[in-house]
This record gives sequence, C-alpha cells and structure tokens, in this order.
Amino acid sequence: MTLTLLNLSVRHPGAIDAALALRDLTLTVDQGEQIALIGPSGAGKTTLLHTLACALKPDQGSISLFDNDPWDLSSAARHAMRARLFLAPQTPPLPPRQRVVSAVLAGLLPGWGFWQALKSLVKPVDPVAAFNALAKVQLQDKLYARVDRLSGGERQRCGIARLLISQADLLLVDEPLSALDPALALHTLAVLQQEATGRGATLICSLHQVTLARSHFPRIVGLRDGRIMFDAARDDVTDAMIDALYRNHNRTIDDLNYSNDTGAAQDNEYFATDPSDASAPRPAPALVPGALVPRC
Ligand SMILES: Nc1ncnc2c1ncn2[C@@H]1O[C@H](COP(=O)(O)OP(=O)(O)OP(=O)(O)O)[C@@H](O)[C@H]1O
Repeated sequence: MTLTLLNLSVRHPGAIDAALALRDLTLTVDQGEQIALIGPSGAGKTTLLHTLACALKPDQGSISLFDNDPWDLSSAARHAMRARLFLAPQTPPLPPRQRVVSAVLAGLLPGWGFWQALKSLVKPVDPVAAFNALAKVQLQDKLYARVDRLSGGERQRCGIARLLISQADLLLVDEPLSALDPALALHTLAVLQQEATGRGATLICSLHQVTLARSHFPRIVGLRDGRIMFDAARDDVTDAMIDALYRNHNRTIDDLNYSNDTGAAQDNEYFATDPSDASAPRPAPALVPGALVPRC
C-alpha cells in the first residue's frame, strides 16, 4: 500500500477564517496505481498533493505513507521518507541564475550528502543523466541554459526532467501540462506515465484537461470544495459526474444573493452555512444581477 488517508482534513496556516482546504478525505492508493485528480479551481488538488508530500500537516484524521504516519516520525525519519516521493509543482521553484543542468540534477539531492550537493553546484556531477532526462521531454538543447531564460513551458518540462531523474516511487505532479501546447502535453503525459510504469511508481497527477484524464488514467478522483465527490475507475466516470463536478462553479451575484433568501438558500447546494467552509459565499456589498463572480 502506498498511501492511506482516513477522514483527513487540512487547513492552510493563515487561511481566512481558518477555512478547511480539505475535508474528511478517505482514500487508499496501492503502489503502482496511476490516478488523475480533477476538479474546479480551488477544489483542493494542490493542497492534497502538498499534504501527500508532507509539506502540510493534517488538521484532523490520519495519513499513512509507505505504512508509516509521517507526522509520528522524527523529522530526520520524515526527511528520509520524503526521499521516496517527489512533488513536481505546477511552477517549479528554480533559482533564477541556475543552469538547467543543475536544476535537473537537484532531483538527485535526496540521495546526496551535503558535500556532493555543493560539489554539483560548482560542477554538475552527472550532466549525461541530466541530458537524457531532458531529452525525454525534448529539452536537451537547453542543458546549459539559465533557468530564468526559459519559457513557461520549458520551465515546466525542466521540472518534469527533475522528476524523471529522481529515484522516487511516489510521484506527485501538479498540473504538469498547463503551459504546454497540445502535442507536447500528450508527449509529456506519455513520458510521465511510462516512467511511473517502468519503475513501478505510484503516479498522482492533477489535471485541468478532463478529456486527457479520462483517456489516460485508469482511476479518477474528483475533488470539489475540499471533498472527494467521486473516486472511480475511468469507465465508471460519466459525463453527468463531470458536469456535476464543475457545475455552477462560476456563481452569479444572484446565487450569492441567496444569503438574503433563506428558502432559496436551502435549495442551493453551494450555499454553505458552516463558517469554516471555504466555499461559503461572503455577503456582497454591491449586487449587480446576473454578473459573473469568480469563485475565490
Ligand atoms: N497558501 C494558502 N493559504 C491559504 N489558503 C490557501 C492557500 N493555498 C490554497 N488555499 C486555499 O485552499 C483551497 C484549495 O486550494 P488549492 O490550491 O489546493 O486548489 P486547486 O484545486 O489546486 O486549485 P487550482 O486548480 O486553481 O490550482 C482554496 O480555497 C484556496 O483558496
């Protein structure tokens, strides 16, 4: 078993009203599974990936990774556990003046000692490995380019190359295709999935491309407002489930105006009365009927 979440709730430190970003999540993932995380903006996909990467501590419930609760371990043991997983953020945090080769080789850092890491910064220890990882995402020409001179899509592929070079067997990937053109997106997704299959790693990947999620991943988890709305095999996911997942995500001022209409409020599934609910509409000072309100 790679991971188990049981009634897990998470809030971001400093969140307004201490709102929960994940609520009562229960999820079990076996080693080697490939899962697409989908859901509207703000659903909690990134928060879930960060929680799985032990970057956020659960508020309630429990998490087990590789048969251990990381938060019961000493920080040294938790650090060692982190070497078994790799989180590829949507925008990889790349130091501005760093060369691509060093940025990619940073994927090996968890297995290196301090001096080896320092040495590699001065002179990359294994440029061939970095080149090969970059070649898989068609970025080998940028081996010695500075990361601050890369395009958004190139930075994203640099982050994927870093994942490819890592030794992790839990791969957590946050919207890896958001800055890629359609052909590169398909290619990069194939590379990610082949890599995970090849090393028997678990792959959990958040995606806004629902069509790609449904065509490429055997299991799909739909998140909305911090909750799991469905967790199903690809073939069991229907268009109606997708519609419900994304329905009414851009609410109108009229929807928010329900706060003045208790009868209508009860009919509106998106009207939350729990003050800790991140999705709860806030009173709007000036109402313009019919105007679209971004969900945030
Ligand atoms: N650093 C933070 N501090 C406080 N609240 C946060 C923070 N990051 C995210 N949130 C809140 O947590 C909730 C979930 O956000 P999250 O980024 O996980 O959603 P998401 O599904 O990844 O969205 P997107 O698709 O837009 O990337 C949102 O309500 C968001 O406003």
